[in-house]
Amino acid sequence: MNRNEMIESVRAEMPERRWIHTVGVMETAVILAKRFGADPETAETAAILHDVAKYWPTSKMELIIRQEGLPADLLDYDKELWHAPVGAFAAERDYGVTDIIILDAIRYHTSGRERMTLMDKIVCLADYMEPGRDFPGVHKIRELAEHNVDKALIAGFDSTITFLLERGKRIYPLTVAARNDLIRTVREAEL
Ligand SMILES: Nc1ncnc2c1ncn2[C@@H]1O[C@H](COP(=O)(O)OP(=O)(O)O)[C@@H](O)[C@H]1O
Repeated sequence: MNRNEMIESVRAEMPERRWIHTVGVMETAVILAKRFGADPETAETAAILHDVAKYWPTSKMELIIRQEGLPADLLDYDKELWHAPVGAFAAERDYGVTDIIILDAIRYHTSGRERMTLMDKIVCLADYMEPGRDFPGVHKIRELAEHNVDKALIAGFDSTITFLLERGKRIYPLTVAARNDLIRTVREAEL
């Protein structure tokens, strides 16, 4: 499938406002890839596909998580988390993506993980800071992203964790692990 076919197909999976968000993530991911030394085309492909499953019915996502052996602990947490691993599954099955760098960047774009690849970081960060985003702390994330992908991503995870804490919601542990790991990386870089 070529780039335009992929774009049209993904666009048909979501309402217009989510497509506008996706275009913002595509453009931001390309900028970040050029800034931090990743492949811009790979970043763009992951960004096009990152929310492909966002509007799939809950029952369809649950079935895929169970049948395809995706992490079952996800089912205990906010459904917002499910579209990321299900999206990676869809990218492979429906769009023929085989590049693990792309698949993992889609898979972990919401939760993060320990030892995130540069592409994981770029797609996750682009999702936080694309131009259409407006939430407390987004300016700080954009400022940090001018120079440091890790510090910017920590600020992104801080905003999600704060949001969840304020609402008394459960926190999927992979995000805490991702944040801890990034803090260690930043500290080691500054030694
Ligand atoms: N670690 C986590 N634990 C529980 N819920 C989470 C976690 N990380 C993200 N979420 C949920 O997912 C939402 C954001 O998911 P995201 O893929 O960024 O969607 P959107 O693009 O709509 O913001 C958060 O608002 C929160 O409800």
